[in-house]
Amino acid sequence: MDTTDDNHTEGIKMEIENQQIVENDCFSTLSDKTHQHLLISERPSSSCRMVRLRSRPSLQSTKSFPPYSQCIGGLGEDEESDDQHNSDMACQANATNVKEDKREELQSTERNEELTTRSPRDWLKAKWKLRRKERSGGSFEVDADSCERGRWSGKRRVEETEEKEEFDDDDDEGCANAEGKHWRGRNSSFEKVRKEEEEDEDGRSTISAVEGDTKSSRETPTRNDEEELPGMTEGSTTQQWSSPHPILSKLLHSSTSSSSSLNLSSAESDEVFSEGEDAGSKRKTFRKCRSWKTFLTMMHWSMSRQSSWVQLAGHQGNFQVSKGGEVLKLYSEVEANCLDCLMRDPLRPFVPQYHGLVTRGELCYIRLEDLLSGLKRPVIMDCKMGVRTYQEDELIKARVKAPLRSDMYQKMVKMDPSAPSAEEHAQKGVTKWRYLQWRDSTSSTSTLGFRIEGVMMEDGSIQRDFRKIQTLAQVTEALLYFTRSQLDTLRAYHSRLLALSDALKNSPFFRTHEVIGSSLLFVHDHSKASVWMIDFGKTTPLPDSQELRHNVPWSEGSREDGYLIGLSSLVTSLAQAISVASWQQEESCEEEQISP
Ligand SMILES: Nc1ncnc2c1ncn2[C@@H]1O[C@H](COP(=O)(O)OP(=O)(O)OP(=O)(O)O)[C@@H](O)[C@H]1O
Ligand SMILES: O=P(O)(O)O[C@@H]1[C@H](O)[C@H](O)[C@@H](OP(=O)(O)O)[C@H](OP(=O)(O)O)[C@H]1O
Repeated sequence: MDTTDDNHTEGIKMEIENQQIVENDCFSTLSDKTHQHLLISERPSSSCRMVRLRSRPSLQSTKSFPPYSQCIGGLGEDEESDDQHNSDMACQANATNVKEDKREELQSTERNEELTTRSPRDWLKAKWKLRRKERSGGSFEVDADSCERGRWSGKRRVEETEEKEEFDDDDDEGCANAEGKHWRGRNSSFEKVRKEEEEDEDGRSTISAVEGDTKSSRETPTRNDEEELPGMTEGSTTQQWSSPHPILSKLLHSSTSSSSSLNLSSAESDEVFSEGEDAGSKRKTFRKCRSWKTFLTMMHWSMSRQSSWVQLAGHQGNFQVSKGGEVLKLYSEVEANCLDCLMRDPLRPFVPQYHGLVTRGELCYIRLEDLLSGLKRPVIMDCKMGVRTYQEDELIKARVKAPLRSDMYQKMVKMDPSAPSAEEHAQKGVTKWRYLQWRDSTSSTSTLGFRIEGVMMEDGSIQRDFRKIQTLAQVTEALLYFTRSQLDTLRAYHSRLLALSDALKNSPFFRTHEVIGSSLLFVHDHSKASVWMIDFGKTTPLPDSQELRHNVPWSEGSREDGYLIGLSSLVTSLAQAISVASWQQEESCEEEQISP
């Protein structure tokens, strides 16, 4: 494992333990409902002989994203990719995987040539063969890290003390952060928090200002002011070298076990040069050392920036990548309160760990476990849950006097020029409720109780065309595309969702909150897969002792969100995808046996 991977791994606070190793035995059942990441073990095609032939669910084809048949070997190159994100990520992926990508390109050209001249049956057969070739060609070194399984199994370790210590190292009073420009005023109540911070001379945690008296018994979120290194920006490039400079090497060896803690103190640096030197050479070496220290610190930052983190959906500028396997999300009181409750709820294993607040310059952020940390070339899908994505307040506002949103009108026209009414066309604006409601009704939100907001494949390409999907069959096709029909990944997701379903049933938080606009984040790489609940910015507690059922349609005033309708649709669709993938695998085995 390379240094970057070590960084990822060591930085993970979420040592996943209650997870289940998914064996490739097609009949194995996934009974452990408490795991958080499932390890994927996929064997080459020989194991497919164990697959039972299943009935073939008929899938409708859709033009809204690369149909499954096009995605077997490729990533839908002809799809409109997502502007900035996409190019950024593609650059990142390209930089680190140039060789692989070149090979893939060649394979893809070969593939296309081969595929175009055949009959449909031959075409299908050829596709499967190529896919197998691709797999055996090394793009899926699935079993290579079976030894890692132990590290990913067992109970989640809660290491508050370690976490605290690690972050206590951070400097106080962060420099003004350029990213602050993106601050959207979302957390006006942060001013309140800041005032209390100033008053709090003991440097006690300011989270209490947000949380009231309800402190987590497991973890006390702490405030940290982080400092950006002068001259260091998010876009720092990583320095590469073939063998470390002797000084660097010495420093590296003198640092502690974790490569992620290259935070060398002056003392540590001095030690390296302290033996038998006169004052002059000491000064010289000190300067040298300082520059090496600066270099190493830059390296450390640069390495942490190398994280494969990506924001798939949501408001741009809301996130910052942080060190130690965390991401920072712009503070919202509503969300911070939810996360605080969730840390003491049965849903905790399904939510990124919440580490309290941190200020960077003028801005306050929520410190969250980075769910992509430790994953290699992660594949991600964001599903927005529920039968509606607007709060009831939005509807009430729209009736009274809601401001007209020209940006939303434009988004609406872009998607469907005939969608706005004559009046809306004349005003060139729509209310937020009208827009959100229209988005819900033109996607699978209203009917299936969730919608796919976006998908990022392992090459970093992002697709958001799934939003128009409306039927379960289309969702199934999207899932097959997203997982490249990998049975183990599909099974891992299925199992995780069943476990989530159980946890939701036992969750006081879920019973007593209206969950709007929250997403399930599906993440997998070549060896792990998991699903997480994220985004609680519009999740609010119910008044009095009111409780929700979550599995019934919404009617005004009921505050029902239909979260479980969405979950059930997803589970059904995954089961369908598993059937289809099994059938495909079976068919490919048959094809293999027939061919000489
Ligand atoms: N803890 C996390 N670890 C890794 N990635 C995350 C995490 N939280 C969020 N993301 C990424 O950021 C994206 C947006 O997250 P989120 O929905 O919380 O943002 P938001 O701005 O509140 O969204 P919205 O505009 O829908 O309210 C997700 O789709 C995911 O790609
Ligand atoms: O995905 P789209 O089609 O771009 O639409 C956005 C999406 O519905 C967001 O969930 C919503 O933010 P909230 O969840 O915070 O309401 C945002 O409203 P906003 O522009 O008022 O932030 C919309 O613009």
